[in-house]
Amino acid sequence: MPAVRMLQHVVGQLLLGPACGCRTSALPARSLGASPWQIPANANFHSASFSETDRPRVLITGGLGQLGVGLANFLRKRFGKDNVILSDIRKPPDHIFQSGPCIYSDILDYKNLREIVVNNGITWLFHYSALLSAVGEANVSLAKAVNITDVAVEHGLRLFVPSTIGAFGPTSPRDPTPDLCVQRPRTIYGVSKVHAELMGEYYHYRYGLDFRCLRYPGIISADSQPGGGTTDYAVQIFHDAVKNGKFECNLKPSTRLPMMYIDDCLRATLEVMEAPAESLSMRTYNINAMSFTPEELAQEVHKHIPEFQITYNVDSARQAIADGWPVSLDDSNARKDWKWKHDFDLPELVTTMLNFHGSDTRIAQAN
Ligand SMILES: NC(=O)c1ccc[n+]([C@@H]2O[C@H](COP(=O)([O-])OP(=O)(O)OC[C@H]3O[C@@H](n4cnc5c(N)ncnc54)[C@H](O)[C@@H]3O)[C@@H](O)[C@H]2O)c1
Ligand SMILES: C[C@@H](O)[C@H](N)C(=O)O
Repeated sequence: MPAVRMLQHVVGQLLLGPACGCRTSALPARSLGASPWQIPANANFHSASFSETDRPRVLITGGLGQLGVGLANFLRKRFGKDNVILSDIRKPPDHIFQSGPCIYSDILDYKNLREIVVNNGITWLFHYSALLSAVGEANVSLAKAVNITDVAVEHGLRLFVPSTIGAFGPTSPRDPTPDLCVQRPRTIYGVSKVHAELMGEYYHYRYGLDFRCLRYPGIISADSQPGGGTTDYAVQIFHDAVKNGKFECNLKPSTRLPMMYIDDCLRATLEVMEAPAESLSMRTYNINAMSFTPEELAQEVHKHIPEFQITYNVDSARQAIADGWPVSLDDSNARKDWKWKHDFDLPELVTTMLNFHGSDTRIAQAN
């Protein structure tokens, strides 16, 4: 849709209110304090309980990647299984298909997306579809088109877009990188994320779109595979350490990057979505947990698996990307505005990941 027509359309929709008459979500009160996998079924959340009509109706796009399934499980505990729809262009494995609503949606197909929003009374959209940094560089024309957000304005949705450390570049201050600074990323992934940040903020300030965005560090998860990023080594190392006792790393030993365990990431995402609008002094926040190098991560793994060995075979494309990214993020605004606080540092991360991968036996043998 040409830009001018789109804006006319958007203004029209805003004057009319949500086109579908679907519920705009009531602002829920405060946040969760625990990690998702630690939440018992009868958990007592620190916020007002939701009546069925107050609960947001959630759509997650690009939901079958590293983070989407975990997010859906997390949100389903909070809002009910049927209120959270996972979507992707890939076919879900059976266990995911059985676990709750899961549908096909190509975010490049605007009409299809709009139909899903209208037919399901969607009120919150988590826009997760993307091509990560390394894969995006190999597929620039596709990566450019994947980030679209207009449907959120058209239907009065609360919109979450995950941004990334990749939204910064070599000319940004790197240690720590503040929320507001020069952003000249050198990957198509980063460029598309800066575009999404700016579009979301523009529509927020111009048309009142309830846009919320976090810049995630590299996310480390145990039960899902990363989708082609520069920080993937920090996930793969655990699989290989447990299976083979060794790992070949594609970044230099001294490459320090910001990282976060998935539980912290998902909790932050829900916390910022539930934060009262008046507590948000900005709409795009950095969140930070830990920073480490491959060498430091290997040393920590070594404490659990003494025979573990790491070797290095540097991938120049990934290394160039990593060298232009932040070493750590300044997340003081998130900590101040909506009380963000991470739970996992490097030792807890490594213990949790190795336990998940069933290394108990090896640890016991080593001791
Ligand atoms: N994983 C991380 O470390 C990390 C860090 C920072 C930000 N993020 C952001 O979080 C979000 C989720 O990340 P992830 O690691 O799960 O990504 P991923 O690459 O693992 O998954 C992305 C999903 O998007 C889907 N997709 C691609 N094109 C699509 C299209 N046209 N329509 C619908 N779906 C499409 C893919 O099939 C895939 O399942 C992304 O936006 C990513 O940029 C992730
Ligand atoms: C950092 C992040 O956005 C992603 N994991 C990548 O490496 O591309």
